[in-house]
Amino acid sequence: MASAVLWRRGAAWLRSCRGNRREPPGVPRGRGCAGSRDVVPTCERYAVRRLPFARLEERDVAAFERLMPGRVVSAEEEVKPFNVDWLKSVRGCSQLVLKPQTTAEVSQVLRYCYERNLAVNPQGGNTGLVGGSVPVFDEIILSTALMNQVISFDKVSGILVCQAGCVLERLNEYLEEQGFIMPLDLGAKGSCHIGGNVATNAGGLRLLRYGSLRGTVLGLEVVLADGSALDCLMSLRKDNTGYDLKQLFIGSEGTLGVITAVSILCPQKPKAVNVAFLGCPSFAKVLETFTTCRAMLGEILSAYEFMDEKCMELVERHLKLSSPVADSPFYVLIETSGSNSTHDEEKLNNFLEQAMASGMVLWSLRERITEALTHEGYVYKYDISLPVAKLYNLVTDMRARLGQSAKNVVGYGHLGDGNLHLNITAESYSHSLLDAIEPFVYEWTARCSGSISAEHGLGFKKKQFIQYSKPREAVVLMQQFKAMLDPKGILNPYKTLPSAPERSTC
Ligand SMILES: O=C(O)CC[C@@H](O)C(=O)O
Ligand SMILES: [Zn+2]
Repeated sequence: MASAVLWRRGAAWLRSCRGNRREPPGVPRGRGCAGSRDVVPTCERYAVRRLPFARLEERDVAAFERLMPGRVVSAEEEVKPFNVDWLKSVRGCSQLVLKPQTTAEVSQVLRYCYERNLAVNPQGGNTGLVGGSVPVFDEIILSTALMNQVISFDKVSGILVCQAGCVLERLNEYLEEQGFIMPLDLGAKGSCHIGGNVATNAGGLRLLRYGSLRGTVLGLEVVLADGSALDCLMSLRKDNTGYDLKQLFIGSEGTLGVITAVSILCPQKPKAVNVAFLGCPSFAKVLETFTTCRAMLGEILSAYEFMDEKCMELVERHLKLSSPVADSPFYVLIETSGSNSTHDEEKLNNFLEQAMASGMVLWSLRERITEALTHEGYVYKYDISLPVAKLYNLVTDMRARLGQSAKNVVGYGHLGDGNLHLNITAESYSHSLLDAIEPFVYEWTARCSGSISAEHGLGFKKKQFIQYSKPREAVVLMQQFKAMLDPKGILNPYKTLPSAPERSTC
């Protein structure tokens, strides 16, 4: 028997569900690295050779202290959390964190590092999932934590200009007071910085409705490796004067420049937001429901997310969130955002009636799956774009391939965007399990003309596999851009672009 319930945004259950992954109790994202001693250093786990950058000296620390007194962190205990990613899967050994407040300070730091040939790891909220936000060796960490000022907001155009270190959720709160919202929403919103979002071209939960950052970001201010500042902080919807340089930095993961400020187009806050959780007896029904949903909800559909029963089981076990519905092989979350609550609810109710009549509806939840999975041990994460019809086949094929060698193989994600999150858990990291997963997962994806990174980027963990999604010529051109903008390669080294396989010299 089927049932259906609608939640308005702001209902207690929904708030608690949305509020928690960003700062799960005891596991603040990107901070509070209590277990960091257990994290194997990246250079030990993976075959990677330190590039010939200069090593930090006392005179460097003194120079930085002169540049930004009191905002140079060198005490080992204080630096430690910045060296480890949120997943506790990679660890660098930086000895220094710098916290500039202004673009001029970022310029001065980079000019100094460039001259001294010191490598730099730009870091926002440290919520990345591919090892892109923490050092691999001893790179100096350039944190945007104190670059957290809103520069301007134009209520007529909806254009926000702010520093790169503004936390996404704070920006959203600021905008909501003025009747607007940020065009992106992520589980990590409580910690992630807008500069980091842009640097990774984060997708998230609103992409279906408001599009990607490649469309909503109107301008950027970026400091290049040699310290020169590039002011492309336009606040125009249309600007066809030459190449669109900001696009180079969107998704470049801090390898081409440090984003210091962002100009972004923000939509009006929708007057009516409704959320429904449905259950489906098969993946074919998830797809069928999506088609029905799009046809019936049209412009008010703002999210269509799915998760499999294994995800639900883990969310229930680890987060003690109980499913309000009977067990089902798949669950779907639908969000509508519109301007007329009566009209939107009527539309959603009509859709649910039809969906229930065909036996598709149950209820469930979605947003804290990532957090639940971390309780299982080590998580191998894959973030894949695929034609939706084939999307879940990768999960079933992987399950069959790994058998008992994995604890769980789960599939969930942004079905509305054709984006699967395939996560595989095990008690701990093992090379042999990784070898069973990779390159199989990438070959599978390439055969379907998919992308091996839909929204998380390549970071440290996936950079060697870029060729599964990009032709050789494209990778070579990317390497040429990198060499032109950062000839010494000091910005976020060991990330995004492939290097030849090397022996560890950790
Ligand atoms: O943890 C993951 O693999 C996905 C994280 C995030 O992109 C999500 O959609 O929840
Ligand atoms: Zn996602």
